[in-house]
Amino acid sequence: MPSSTHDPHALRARWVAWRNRVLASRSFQRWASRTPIVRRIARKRAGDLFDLVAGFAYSQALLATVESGLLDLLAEHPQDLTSIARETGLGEAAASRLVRAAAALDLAEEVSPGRWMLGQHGAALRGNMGAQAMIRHHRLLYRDLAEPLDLLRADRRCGTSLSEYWNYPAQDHDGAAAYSALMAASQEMVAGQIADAYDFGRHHALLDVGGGHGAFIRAIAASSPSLELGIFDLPHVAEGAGPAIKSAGLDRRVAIHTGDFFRDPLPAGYDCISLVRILHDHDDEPCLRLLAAIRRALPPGGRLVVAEPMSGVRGTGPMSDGYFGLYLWAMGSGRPRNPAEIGSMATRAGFANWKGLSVAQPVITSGIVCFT
Ligand SMILES: C[S@@+](CC[C@H](N)C(=O)[O-])C[C@H]1O[C@@H](n2cnc3c(N)ncnc32)[C@H](O)[C@@H]1O
Repeated sequence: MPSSTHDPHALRARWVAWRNRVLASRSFQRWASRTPIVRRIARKRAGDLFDLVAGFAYSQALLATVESGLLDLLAEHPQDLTSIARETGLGEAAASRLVRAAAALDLAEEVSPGRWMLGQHGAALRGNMGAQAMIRHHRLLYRDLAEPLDLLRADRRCGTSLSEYWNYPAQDHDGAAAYSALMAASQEMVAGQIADAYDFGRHHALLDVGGGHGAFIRAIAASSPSLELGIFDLPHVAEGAGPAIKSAGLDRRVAIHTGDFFRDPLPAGYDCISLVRILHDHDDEPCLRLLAAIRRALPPGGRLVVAEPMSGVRGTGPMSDGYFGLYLWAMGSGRPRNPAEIGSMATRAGFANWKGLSVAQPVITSGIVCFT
């Protein structure tokens, strides 16, 4: 069908179709790989494409690097293959294969022939326990994504490894402790980004809804010393928050409330509520109910801060739709939303308006604030 001259997108679509025909042609690819000025671009794009092709193997090499103890072993002193094999429990040939794969991914570096230390990615990863916890946790996602089209075709209510893991209301004490520990391991990065982007000190009291074991509240307590604090979570989760709050010396400052945020009213008395990595777990209808419950709990002038990875934000790269999109699909509910989608759900739920927060590392979290 000829494209309409009134369609403002028709010109772009024609250009994309032409460009893609050129890029797919073997003769263009051969020409580009030999021609001096475009050769570098062609090489970079070919490398990027092959990284996509091989990415699942890179992720498994990463898991083996973390699980084998290589990150600690290579941290301080160069190690030869004999010691790497001994410490990781691998044969020398396998140890060599692993450390070379790690070096190819910048996790390790051969500092002199046959002697290895951490590479730059390896050093950064060693200091990031949250990322290491996620790498281990990805076993479940890897299992669920083994046949990605089967997963996409299946009814989302069918059980998966991830839906079982994140079955919040049905988890027992140990299951809730496991997912709360995983969340807490990565919370420091999230809380740091949000505390830099939003001044909680302007408020009198902050309630973190779905606050788990209180890692976000503990981080905000340090940066806003006069703020009163509260956590709201399911009973079998919130009971695990007490010891961490106590050992941080915050038991007089942090109130722990228990309940189901889809059924029970939220406590009053807080002029700020935070939702950290909550909405993206849920489909639109339950999110609207939760947002309406939060709006009811806030006094005039109160605010809601939403923090989670969001799509369509500059700087998130493929993480949001390429990673969280599939992760949340495998989990059986929720989706990554862009700030405007969350803001518009908040206004439908009764908030007056919203604005985006400027977060330095949006790949970890983005943020919006909603006004009553
Ligand atoms: C993905 S975790 C996020 C935890 C924490 N906000 C963070 O970012 O680390 C979701 C949290 O929401 C809580 N949650 C899930 N469903 C809930 C419900 N119906 N009522 C209350 N809390 C709930 C879970 O127990 C869990 O602590």
